[in-house]
Amino acid sequence: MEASVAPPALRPGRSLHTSPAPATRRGPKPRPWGLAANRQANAVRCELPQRPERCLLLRASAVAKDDGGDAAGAGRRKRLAVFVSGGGSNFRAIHEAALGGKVHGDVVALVTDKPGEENRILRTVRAVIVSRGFDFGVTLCVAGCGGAEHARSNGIPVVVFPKSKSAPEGISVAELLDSLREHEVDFVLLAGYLKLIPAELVREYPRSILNIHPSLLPAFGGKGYYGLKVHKAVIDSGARYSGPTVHFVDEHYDTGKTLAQRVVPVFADDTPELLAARVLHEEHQVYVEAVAALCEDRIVWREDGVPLIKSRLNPDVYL
Ligand SMILES: Nc1nc2c(c(=O)[nH]1)N[C@@H](CN(C=O)c1ccc(C(=O)N[C@@H](CCC(=O)O)C(=O)O)cc1)CN2
Ligand SMILES: NCC(=O)N[C@@H]1O[C@H](COP(=O)([O-])[O-])[C@@H](O)[C@H]1O
Repeated sequence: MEASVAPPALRPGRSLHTSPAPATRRGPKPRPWGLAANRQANAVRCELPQRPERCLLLRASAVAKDDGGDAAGAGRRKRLAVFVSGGGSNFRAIHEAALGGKVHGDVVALVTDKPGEENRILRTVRAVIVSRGFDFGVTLCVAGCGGAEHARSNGIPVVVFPKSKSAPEGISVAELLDSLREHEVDFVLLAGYLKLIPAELVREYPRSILNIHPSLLPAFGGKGYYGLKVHKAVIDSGARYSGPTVHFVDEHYDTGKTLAQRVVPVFADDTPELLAARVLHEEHQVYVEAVAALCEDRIVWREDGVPLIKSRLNPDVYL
């Protein structure tokens, strides 16, 4: 469906008043930004007026412990645990970014509530094959493979949490904390994980747990908002834009401080699946950028508690 959309004309005599938004400090001249208003690239473009200069109180993020700094000043490589429940495409994007050097860290553990991709017999057979020095890279996969299978194929330890009827091998909260300590995990990354992270873990990892959510929080977040349900709610609401949010995790679903977002248009004829794919494409990029900043200690906290990403190229620019 073609919808020709012209930028909204201002009624005569009306002018735009922008509220005194939190200014960037010595930051970039606001970039002109625009979004495609329909399937063609007739983007609606507008440029934010230069914001009044304002100094900004910033606090450094939690200083990474005992980091043997390196030439890049990024410190030692950080150790990451990724939590997944499903397909794991965000996990794979982060893992590939770590292997490729875009993320100054290593995925040292995969935590999932749904390990069941390989059944026990197949896992034993596979272990025997590998123990004899052969690993044909063949994955004996019974059910839908996902993040857990990618981890197994790449030698990343898989931890099952929590215990449940479908995952009786799951561990307790205390055992999970022990496992994360044993792996010397610095940061926890939720990537399509569908269980509530317990308060004990949130307390153990202050300002060190990120999540990616497929809507522009605080809209369309909270209990019951996951997967296609989120995109259906966005479409049903008539929202014209959506996009992923990377946020720090607190004790509740999706209420932690927002760190980064991307915006995509919602089209009149969108289905939840079409919108999900458009948002997921942006997730893979914005999450990798946020994790890269986390691992390079480029996150600062504004005096009102909002986290900001310092640009890698220009420390005076915040993303
Ligand atoms: N303490 C926190 N834990 C988790 C957070 C968080 O922000 N704080 N984010 C979620 C991820 N998430 C949205 O980004 C989310 C996941 C799941 C649900 C939800 O309603 N789950 C259902 C159970 C679904 C299932 O088991 O299949 C429920 O709790 O009833 C909402 C939001 C990860 N954890
Ligand atoms: N509220 C949580 C939630 O809905 N998370 C969403 O689950 C998908 C997981 O995809 P993936 O397993 O391919 O990364 C992603 O779209 C992520 O934003």
